[in-house]
Amino acid sequence: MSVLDEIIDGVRADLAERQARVSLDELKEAAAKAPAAKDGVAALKGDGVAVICEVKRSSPSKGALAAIADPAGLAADYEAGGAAAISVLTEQRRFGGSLADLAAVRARVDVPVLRKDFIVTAYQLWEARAHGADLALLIVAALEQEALVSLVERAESIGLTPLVEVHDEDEVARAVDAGAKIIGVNARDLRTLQVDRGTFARVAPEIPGHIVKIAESGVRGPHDLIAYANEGADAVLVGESLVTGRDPRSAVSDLVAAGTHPALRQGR
Ligand SMILES: O=C(O)c1ccccc1NCC(=O)[C@H](O)[C@H](O)COP(=O)(O)O
Repeated sequence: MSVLDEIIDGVRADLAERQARVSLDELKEAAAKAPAAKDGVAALKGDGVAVICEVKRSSPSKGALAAIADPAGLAADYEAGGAAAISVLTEQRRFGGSLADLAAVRARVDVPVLRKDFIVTAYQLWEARAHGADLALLIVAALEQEALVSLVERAESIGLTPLVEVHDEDEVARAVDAGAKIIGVNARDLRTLQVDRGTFARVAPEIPGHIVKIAESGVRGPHDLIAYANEGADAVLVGESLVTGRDPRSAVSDLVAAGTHPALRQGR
Protein backbone atom coordinates (compact mmCIF):
# COMPACT_ATOMS: atom_id res chain seq x y z
CA MET A 1 0.00 0.00 0.00
CA SER A 2 1.38 3.45 -0.90
CA VAL A 3 1.87 6.22 1.68
CA LEU A 4 -0.95 8.13 0.03
CA ASP A 5 -3.29 5.13 0.36
CA GLU A 6 -2.33 4.72 4.01
CA ILE A 7 -2.99 8.40 4.70
CA ILE A 8 -6.35 8.25 2.95
CA ASP A 9 -7.39 5.14 4.89
CA GLY A 10 -6.82 7.09 8.10
CA VAL A 11 -8.59 10.15 6.70
CA ARG A 12 -11.65 8.03 5.82
CA ALA A 13 -11.75 6.50 9.30
CA ASP A 14 -11.60 9.95 10.97
CA LEU A 15 -14.16 11.27 8.49
CA ALA A 16 -16.63 8.49 9.35
CA GLU A 17 -16.32 9.44 13.00
CA ARG A 18 -17.00 13.13 12.27
CA GLN A 19 -19.89 12.28 9.95
CA ALA A 20 -21.47 10.30 12.79
CA ARG A 21 -21.26 13.39 15.02
CA VAL A 22 -22.09 16.25 12.62
CA SER A 23 -24.73 15.96 9.92
CA LEU A 24 -24.27 17.45 6.47
CA ASP A 25 -27.24 19.76 7.15
CA GLU A 26 -25.52 21.10 10.27
CA LEU A 27 -22.37 21.75 8.27
CA LYS A 28 -24.35 23.55 5.58
CA GLU A 29 -25.94 25.75 8.25
CA ALA A 30 -22.51 26.57 9.65
CA ALA A 31 -21.17 27.28 6.16
CA ALA A 32 -24.03 29.72 5.55
CA LYS A 33 -22.94 31.66 8.64
CA ALA A 34 -19.22 31.66 7.75
CA PRO A 35 -17.64 34.86 6.41
CA ALA A 36 -17.97 35.13 2.62
CA ALA A 37 -15.17 33.26 0.85
CA LYS A 38 -12.30 35.36 -0.48
CA ASP A 39 -11.15 35.12 -4.09
CA GLY A 40 -8.25 32.64 -4.08
CA VAL A 41 -7.26 33.29 -7.70
CA ALA A 42 -7.04 37.07 -7.24
CA ALA A 43 -4.91 36.65 -4.12
CA LEU A 44 -2.34 34.50 -5.89
CA LYS A 45 -2.08 36.15 -9.29
CA GLY A 46 -0.31 39.48 -8.88
CA ASP A 47 2.81 41.15 -10.22
CA GLY A 48 5.22 39.26 -8.00
CA VAL A 49 5.41 35.70 -6.74
CA ALA A 50 2.79 35.11 -4.06
CA VAL A 51 3.91 33.27 -0.93
CA ILE A 52 1.53 30.76 0.67
CA CYS A 53 2.68 29.90 4.18
CA GLU A 54 1.77 26.65 5.85
CA VAL A 55 0.84 25.72 9.41
CA LYS A 56 2.49 22.28 9.60
CA ARG A 57 3.28 20.46 12.86
CA SER A 58 4.55 17.19 11.49
CA SER A 59 4.76 15.21 8.30
CA PRO A 60 5.08 11.62 7.11
CA SER A 61 8.48 12.42 5.61
CA LYS A 62 10.05 14.20 8.60
CA GLY A 63 7.96 13.31 11.67
CA ALA A 64 7.59 16.08 14.26
CA LEU A 65 8.56 19.51 12.93
CA ALA A 66 7.21 22.08 15.40
CA ALA A 67 4.74 22.02 18.30
CA ILE A 68 2.83 25.16 17.14
CA ALA A 69 0.78 25.78 20.28
CA ASP A 70 -0.76 28.88 18.71
CA PRO A 71 -1.51 28.27 15.02
CA ALA A 72 -3.42 31.56 14.73
CA GLY A 73 -0.43 33.46 16.14
CA LEU A 74 1.87 31.78 13.63
CA ALA A 75 -0.54 32.65 10.82
CA ALA A 76 -0.64 36.27 12.02
CA ASP A 77 3.17 36.36 11.85
CA TYR A 78 3.02 34.96 8.32
CA GLU A 79 0.49 37.61 7.33
CA ALA A 80 2.58 40.37 8.89
CA GLY A 81 5.54 39.12 6.83
CA GLY A 82 3.49 39.51 3.65
CA ALA A 83 1.97 36.05 3.05
CA ALA A 84 -0.63 36.08 0.27
CA ALA A 85 -2.49 33.13 1.80
CA ILE A 86 -2.22 30.68 4.68
CA SER A 87 -2.29 26.91 4.21
CA VAL A 88 -3.59 24.95 7.19
CA LEU A 89 -2.92 21.22 7.25
CA THR A 90 -6.04 19.79 8.89
CA GLU A 91 -5.14 16.08 8.66
CA GLN A 92 -4.67 14.82 12.21
CA ARG A 93 -2.85 11.45 12.19
CA ARG A 94 0.23 12.29 10.11
CA PHE A 95 0.30 16.10 10.17
CA GLY A 96 -1.07 16.88 13.65
CA GLY A 97 -3.63 19.32 12.26
CA SER A 98 -7.35 19.88 12.87
CA LEU A 99 -10.40 21.81 11.77
CA ALA A 100 -10.00 23.79 15.01
CA ASP A 101 -6.65 25.04 13.65
CA LEU A 102 -8.41 26.11 10.45
CA ALA A 103 -11.12 28.02 12.34
CA ALA A 104 -8.56 29.68 14.63
CA VAL A 105 -6.44 30.83 11.69
CA ARG A 106 -9.51 32.08 9.79
CA ALA A 107 -10.55 34.14 12.80
CA ARG A 108 -7.13 35.83 13.01
CA VAL A 109 -6.03 36.68 9.46
CA ASP A 110 -7.53 38.58 6.54
CA VAL A 111 -5.73 36.79 3.70
CA PRO A 112 -7.34 33.72 2.10
CA VAL A 113 -6.99 30.42 3.95
CA LEU A 114 -6.46 27.03 2.31
CA ARG A 115 -7.71 23.78 3.83
CA LYS A 116 -4.85 21.40 3.03
CA ASP A 117 -6.02 17.85 3.53
CA PHE A 118 -6.81 14.67 1.66
CA ILE A 119 -10.27 15.53 0.42
CA VAL A 120 -12.25 12.63 -1.00
CA THR A 121 -15.88 13.64 -0.37
CA ALA A 122 -18.06 16.74 -0.67
CA TYR A 123 -18.64 16.56 3.10
CA GLN A 124 -15.01 17.67 3.62
CA LEU A 125 -15.59 20.67 1.33
CA TRP A 126 -18.57 21.69 3.44
CA GLU A 127 -16.40 21.26 6.55
CA ALA A 128 -13.78 23.51 4.96
CA ARG A 129 -16.32 26.25 4.22
CA ALA A 130 -18.00 25.88 7.61
CA HIS A 131 -14.61 26.48 9.27
CA GLY A 132 -13.92 29.55 7.13
CA ALA A 133 -11.65 28.20 4.37
CA ASP A 134 -11.51 30.06 1.07
CA LEU A 135 -9.56 27.42 -0.84
CA ALA A 136 -9.48 23.63 -0.64
CA LEU A 137 -6.82 21.22 -1.86
CA LEU A 138 -7.82 18.46 -4.28
CA ILE A 139 -5.05 15.94 -5.01
CA VAL A 140 -5.39 14.41 -8.47
CA ALA A 141 -3.49 11.27 -7.43
CA ALA A 142 -6.06 10.64 -4.68
CA LEU A 143 -9.14 10.84 -6.89
CA GLU A 144 -10.73 9.09 -9.85
CA GLN A 145 -11.44 11.58 -12.65
CA GLU A 146 -15.21 11.54 -12.08
CA ALA A 147 -14.73 12.34 -8.40
CA LEU A 148 -12.19 15.08 -9.21
CA VAL A 149 -14.59 16.78 -11.65
CA SER A 150 -17.45 16.53 -9.20
CA LEU A 151 -15.38 17.92 -6.29
CA VAL A 152 -14.06 20.84 -8.38
CA GLU A 153 -17.65 21.71 -9.32
CA ARG A 154 -18.94 21.30 -5.77
CA ALA A 155 -16.11 23.38 -4.31
CA GLU A 156 -16.84 26.24 -6.69
CA SER A 157 -20.60 25.99 -6.14
CA ILE A 158 -20.13 26.57 -2.40
CA GLY A 159 -17.66 29.44 -2.85
CA LEU A 160 -14.37 27.57 -2.38
CA THR A 161 -11.53 27.92 -4.87
CA PRO A 162 -10.07 24.48 -5.55
CA LEU A 163 -6.28 24.20 -5.64
CA VAL A 164 -5.72 21.09 -7.75
CA GLU A 165 -2.45 19.34 -6.97
CA VAL A 166 -0.46 17.40 -9.57
CA HIS A 167 2.83 15.52 -9.74
CA ASP A 168 3.29 14.84 -13.45
CA GLU A 169 2.14 15.75 -16.93
CA ASP A 170 -0.75 13.24 -17.03
CA GLU A 171 -2.15 14.68 -13.84
CA VAL A 172 -1.92 18.19 -15.35
CA ALA A 173 -4.12 17.02 -18.23
CA ARG A 174 -6.63 15.62 -15.72
CA ALA A 175 -6.60 18.83 -13.66
CA VAL A 176 -7.14 20.99 -16.75
CA ASP A 177 -9.99 18.73 -17.95
CA ALA A 178 -11.57 19.04 -14.53
CA GLY A 179 -11.63 22.84 -14.91
CA ALA A 180 -8.91 23.80 -12.41
CA LYS A 181 -8.15 27.52 -12.22
CA ILE A 182 -5.22 26.96 -9.85
CA ILE A 183 -2.79 24.07 -10.20
CA GLY A 184 -0.13 23.23 -7.64
CA VAL A 185 2.83 21.15 -8.76
CA ASN A 186 4.05 19.25 -5.71
CA ALA A 187 7.76 18.45 -5.82
CA ARG A 188 7.25 15.77 -3.15
CA ASP A 189 6.76 12.36 -4.71
CA LEU A 190 3.88 10.79 -2.80
CA ARG A 191 5.32 7.28 -3.23
CA THR A 192 8.88 7.93 -2.05
CA LEU A 193 8.26 11.25 -0.18
CA GLN A 194 11.48 12.56 -1.76
CA VAL A 195 11.47 16.19 -2.91
CA ASP A 196 12.67 16.77 -6.47
CA ARG A 197 12.74 20.53 -7.19
CA GLY A 198 13.11 19.71 -10.88
CA THR A 199 9.48 18.52 -10.99
CA PHE A 200 8.05 22.02 -11.43
CA ALA A 201 10.29 22.84 -14.42
CA ARG A 202 9.30 19.56 -16.07
CA VAL A 203 5.57 19.72 -15.43
CA ALA A 204 4.64 23.44 -15.42
CA PRO A 205 5.07 23.98 -19.20
CA GLU A 206 2.05 21.67 -19.66
CA ILE A 207 -0.16 24.04 -17.66
CA PRO A 208 -2.08 26.54 -19.84
CA GLY A 209 -1.14 30.19 -19.32
CA HIS A 210 -4.47 31.33 -17.85
CA ILE A 211 -4.15 28.91 -14.90
CA VAL A 212 -2.39 30.04 -11.71
CA LYS A 213 0.73 27.92 -11.15
CA ILE A 214 1.95 27.10 -7.68
CA ALA A 215 5.25 25.41 -6.87
CA GLU A 216 4.72 23.32 -3.74
CA SER A 217 7.29 21.85 -1.34
CA GLY A 218 11.02 22.10 -0.85
CA VAL A 219 11.34 25.90 -0.64
CA ARG A 220 14.26 26.46 1.77
CA GLY A 221 14.62 30.19 1.19
CA PRO A 222 14.62 33.00 -1.39
CA HIS A 223 16.97 31.16 -3.79
CA ASP A 224 14.40 28.36 -4.26
CA LEU A 225 11.59 30.89 -4.74
CA ILE A 226 13.64 32.70 -7.40
CA ALA A 227 14.35 29.42 -9.20
CA TYR A 228 10.66 28.48 -9.21
CA ALA A 229 9.72 32.02 -10.34
CA ASN A 230 12.12 31.81 -13.25
CA GLU A 231 10.45 28.54 -14.21
CA GLY A 232 7.04 30.26 -14.31
CA ALA A 233 5.60 29.92 -10.81
CA ASP A 234 2.98 32.50 -9.82
CA ALA A 235 3.18 31.38 -6.21
CA VAL A 236 5.10 29.08 -3.90
CA LEU A 237 3.76 27.05 -0.98
CA VAL A 238 6.16 26.82 1.95
CA GLY A 239 5.86 24.76 5.12
CA GLU A 240 8.80 23.06 6.75
CA SER A 241 11.43 25.79 6.39
CA LEU A 242 9.08 28.32 8.01
CA VAL A 243 7.91 26.21 10.95
CA THR A 244 11.43 24.99 11.75
CA GLY A 245 13.10 28.40 11.35
CA ARG A 246 13.66 30.86 14.18
CA ASP A 247 11.72 33.86 12.91
CA PRO A 248 8.80 33.00 10.59
CA ARG A 249 7.78 36.62 10.06
CA SER A 250 11.16 37.73 8.76
CA ALA A 251 11.60 34.50 6.77
CA VAL A 252 8.31 35.23 4.98
CA SER A 253 9.30 38.84 4.50
CA ASP A 254 12.58 37.72 2.85
CA LEU A 255 10.63 35.42 0.51
CA VAL A 256 8.15 38.18 -0.38
CA ALA A 257 11.01 40.63 -1.04
CA ALA A 258 12.63 38.11 -3.39
CA GLY A 259 9.31 37.45 -5.12
CA THR A 260 8.60 41.12 -5.73
CA HIS A 261 12.14 42.22 -6.62
CA PRO A 262 12.09 44.40 -9.78
CA ALA A 263 14.85 42.30 -11.42
CA LEU A 264 12.70 39.19 -11.02
CA ARG A 265 9.62 40.95 -12.36
CA GLN A 266 11.48 42.08 -15.48
CA GLY A 267 12.49 38.51 -16.29
CA ARG A 268 8.91 37.22 -16.02
O1 LIG B 1 5.19 16.75 3.88
C1 LIG B 1 5.07 15.54 3.71
O2 LIG B 1 5.86 14.69 4.18
C2 LIG B 1 3.92 14.99 2.90
C3 LIG B 1 3.81 13.62 2.73
C4 LIG B 1 2.75 13.08 2.03
C5 LIG B 1 1.79 13.91 1.49
C6 LIG B 1 1.89 15.29 1.64
C7 LIG B 1 2.94 15.82 2.34
N1 LIG B 1 3.05 17.19 2.55
C8 LIG B 1 2.06 18.12 2.20
C9 LIG B 1 2.61 19.19 1.38
O3 LIG B 1 2.29 19.24 0.22
C10 LIG B 1 3.58 20.15 1.99
O4 LIG B 1 3.26 20.30 3.34
C11 LIG B 1 3.64 21.52 1.35
O5 LIG B 1 3.81 21.46 -0.03
C12 LIG B 1 4.83 22.29 1.96
O6 LIG B 1 6.02 21.57 1.72
P1 LIG B 1 7.36 21.86 2.54
O7 LIG B 1 7.67 23.31 2.40
O8 LIG B 1 8.41 21.01 1.90
O9 LIG B 1 7.08 21.50 3.95
